[in-house]
Amino acid sequence: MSDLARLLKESWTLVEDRQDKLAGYFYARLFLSHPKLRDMFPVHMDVQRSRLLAAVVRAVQTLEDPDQFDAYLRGLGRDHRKFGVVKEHFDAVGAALVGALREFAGENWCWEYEQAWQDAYTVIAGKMQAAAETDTNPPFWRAKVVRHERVGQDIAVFTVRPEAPISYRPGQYVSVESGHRPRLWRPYSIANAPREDHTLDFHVRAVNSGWVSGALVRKLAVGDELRLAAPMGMMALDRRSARDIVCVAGGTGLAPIRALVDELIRYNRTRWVHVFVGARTRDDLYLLDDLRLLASRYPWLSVIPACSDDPEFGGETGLVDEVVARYGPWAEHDFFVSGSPNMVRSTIRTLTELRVPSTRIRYDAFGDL
Ligand SMILES: NC(=O)C1=CN([C@@H]2O[C@H](COP(=O)(O)OP(=O)(O)OC[C@H]3O[C@@H](n4cnc5c(N)ncnc54)[C@H](O)[C@@H]3O)[C@@H](O)[C@H]2O)C=CC1
Repeated sequence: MSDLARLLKESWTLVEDRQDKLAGYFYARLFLSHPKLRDMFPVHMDVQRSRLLAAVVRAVQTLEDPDQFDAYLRGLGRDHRKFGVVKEHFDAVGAALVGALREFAGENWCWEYEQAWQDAYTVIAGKMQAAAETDTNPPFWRAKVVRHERVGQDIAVFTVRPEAPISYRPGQYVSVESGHRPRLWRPYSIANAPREDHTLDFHVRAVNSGWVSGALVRKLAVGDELRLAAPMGMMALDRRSARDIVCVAGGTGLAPIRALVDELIRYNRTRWVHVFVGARTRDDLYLLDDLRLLASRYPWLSVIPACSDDPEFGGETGLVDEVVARYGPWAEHDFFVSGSPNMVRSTIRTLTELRVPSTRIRYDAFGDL
């Protein structure tokens, strides 16, 4: 491990269990020094807090993998153009972040930690700004809802048509904002490979605490407008790999997996593709007929549904990672994992136990792992 990575990780452990308070302090400091920045953030800051820290932790975690670190920050930089972020804002965030870390680490903070965070932040901000400056796309796209379907009690599948084509790779996600919940941007995976009419599908479940998801499922209607920011994420297929593929989806984590299957349909002839779809009950297996139809058409595709909270289900039962472990062996496969942070974490743990090398597991967690 490099010295920088060691210092960052070491100092992070001093504040790790008080992340929420640290984030609160960070924003208070930021808005006090730059009151105009407050307007860029939602009125209620609860979710935003954990998002900032998740991004910082993710950046620090990928530091040792230059390609991932670079790709992650370039995506984040392009995504942040939706806020109209300029250099002065980056400087203000850096000062507030290091100040908050110093405050929370207390007497254990030392100048090496201070220097390490300043150096790391300079690199992070530099990469994000460079990506933003060279991006020739609009900062965000307006998109019209052209189809909206409730496919379960609290799940919706909808399609939007952006005002101009959005270039992305299947497996990627975008931040979405709806007029029903202004200024609250949330990440959702695109659920299809690029089409000639440029339309994009999304799968959303309304969760109790999810304001945006609730609105996208219950209020959004055909004709409404959404705003979409630049595509991000690293769950892309490696076309050079000849290995067979295993996709593991939990709930609406099926969205990016469906996009990968869509892409595979266009060129795959030689790789076996196993899709495990985990849902709580059979009613939550919302795209099963569509997937089964594809499996009957393409001999290389197999679909294994599994219910975790439905003992009467005729197929596999249990958490989706447990079901994956019943099949195999998997040590020679490429994996794509998508679902809640807990699901992703458990699945990575299970795959590690099954001796799948970490370099063959791709995932994009929408939260802190
Ligand atoms: N790119 C990505 O990673 C994407 C992630 N998501 C995320 O996926 C999640 C989907 O949520 P829901 O539909 O409510 O799913 P859910 O909570 O209903 O879970 C569905 C299935 O996932 C598995 N699962 C859940 N928790 C698990 C755990 N701790 N260990 C092992 N397996 C577990 C189980 O098989 C369960 O039946 C959301 O958090 C959403 O943000 C959604 C789209 C894309």
